[in-house]
Amino acid sequence: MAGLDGIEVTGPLGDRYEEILTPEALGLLASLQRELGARRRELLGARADRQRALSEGGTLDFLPETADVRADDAWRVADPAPGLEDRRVEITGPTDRKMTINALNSGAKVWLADFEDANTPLWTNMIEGQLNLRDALDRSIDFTDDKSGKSYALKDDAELATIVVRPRGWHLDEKHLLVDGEPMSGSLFDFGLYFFHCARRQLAKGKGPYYYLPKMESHLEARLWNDAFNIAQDALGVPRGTIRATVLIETIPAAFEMEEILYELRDHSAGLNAGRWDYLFSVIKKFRDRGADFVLPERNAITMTAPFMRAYTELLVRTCHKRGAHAIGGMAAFIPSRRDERVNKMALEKVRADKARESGDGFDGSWVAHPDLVPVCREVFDGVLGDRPNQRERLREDVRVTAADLLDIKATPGEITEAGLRNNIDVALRYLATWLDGAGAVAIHNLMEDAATAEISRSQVWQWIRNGVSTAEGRKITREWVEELLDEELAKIKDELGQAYNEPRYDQAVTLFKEVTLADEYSEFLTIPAYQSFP
Ligand SMILES: CC(=O)SCCNC(=O)CCNC(=O)[C@H](O)C(C)(C)COP(=O)(O)OP(=O)(O)OC[C@H]1O[C@@H](n2cnc3c(N)ncnc32)[C@H](O)[C@@H]1OP(=O)(O)O
Ligand SMILES: O=CC(=O)O
Ligand SMILES: [Mg+2]
Repeated sequence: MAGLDGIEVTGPLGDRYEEILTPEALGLLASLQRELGARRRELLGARADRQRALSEGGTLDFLPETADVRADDAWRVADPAPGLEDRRVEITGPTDRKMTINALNSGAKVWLADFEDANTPLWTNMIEGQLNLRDALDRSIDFTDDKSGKSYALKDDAELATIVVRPRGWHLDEKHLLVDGEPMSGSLFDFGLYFFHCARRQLAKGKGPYYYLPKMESHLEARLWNDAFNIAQDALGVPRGTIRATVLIETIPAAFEMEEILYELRDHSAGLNAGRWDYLFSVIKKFRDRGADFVLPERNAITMTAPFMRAYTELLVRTCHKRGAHAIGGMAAFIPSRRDERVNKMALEKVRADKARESGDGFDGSWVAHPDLVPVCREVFDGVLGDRPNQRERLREDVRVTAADLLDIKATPGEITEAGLRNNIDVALRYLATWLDGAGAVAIHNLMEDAATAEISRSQVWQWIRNGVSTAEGRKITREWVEELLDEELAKIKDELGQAYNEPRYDQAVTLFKEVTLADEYSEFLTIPAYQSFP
């Protein structure tokens, strides 16, 4: 598509795409990219520098240069914006048409509309997701499922969840929009399009343009977001401070900069969220070649009560409440089933226990992955909050967390078994095949799998090979053994799926698995090579 000067849309134009890719919207995207693109590249370079230092034996600590921000007791974040005072239950999920309606109708207070962990960033998903959000705000999003014949429509506005959009992280490009010949930042693309089309629509409904910001690694990355907000607000004549953003603390470097991240975004801040799955991924990634002290047990053995996870979540609540910000809990991966009562009962019990821990620790609300989990999360938080919209007044001054606590990986109970290794291979393969098919979230063995959980699976295998780890049964994990297990697990999947086995997809998934798990060089994100495999 011919564009404005220096702007070129290279993705195909489907039905109604021109309603999203208007010249004015593209103009805003180009300004964001031109003003912030170089700094984004520098900050990604700073991530690589920090990684090098860690790989060479360095460590993480609270920053001396920002000690004054932490010591200054005077500052607070902005008061909660309309629709974000009470966040006791938040549902997350992709932005396809049916799930958009189901999530908005789910009874949750907030819907995290996901362009990130639960989404494959196919061009069609990105543009149609934006259309669905806009149509939802215009109440023109009715949908009929061709297969089941079931029709979907929104409930009354007062009953709908508040929309909070999660754009892609700073590491991802949107290759279908070139600005001055370069692919633009995926983060700025998702943020800018939603802001352009929906900020005023949201304000007209008495809410606002709200975001969840993923995978940040430093307060300087938060400053970049804050600058993006100011550029966009100024461009549309929306007052500064209208946007609100909740930052996911889901990388271990960010855990050392929580207070500074809140400070950078203070006029736009809506708090912090404990993104546990990417946090685990980050711990593995950052210390991947540092030997036994940094090797975690197999994925399913790690719980939120591991000392380093408790240190991080408790520090998050304390930090937020000290600054008047919401602290939002994370995702228990257990998925309910409408077909299997035993699975359903177990999921409800596990989620209830998870939410009980979070609400008891002082979190103001939490995430669920499925509409059937909304009531249980609400019930647990109702029990603690009662009529209060949140518990920000609970300061948790009893919490004392040191750098050593955040880094105490080796105290995590649990082991690494052959079954755990096989599970990582199986889950990574199934997830990659699903992702390549265009769906970024899927239930596998009754657990929710998305980009974050799949990153853990493949990174553990990489780390175990690199560090010559042995299983509890006494066998050393080598590349050759993983290759054997890969063949065996693939054969089992093929048997199980029968006619439904999609040979080309699984062939692609195997190639990708080898690239992100068996290569000497570690891929920073599996989604980067996976995205390259799309036209
Ligand atoms: C690490 C993190 O970042 S966590 C956050 C990112 N991950 C997510 O957001 C995952 C969100 N969850 C999901 O995508 C889904 O629940 C899955 C893929 C795990 C399971 O989905 P399904 O296999 O369709 O579940 P199931 O068949 O039980 O769904 C029942 C109904 O609930 C709907 N539903 C399930 N999950 C959601 C959701 N998160 N949002 C809206 N609707 C949903 C389904 O669309 C289906 O609707 P229907 O009865 O009208 O057809
Ligand atoms: O985004 C959430 C996470 O746990 O990762
Ligand atoms: Mg995440």
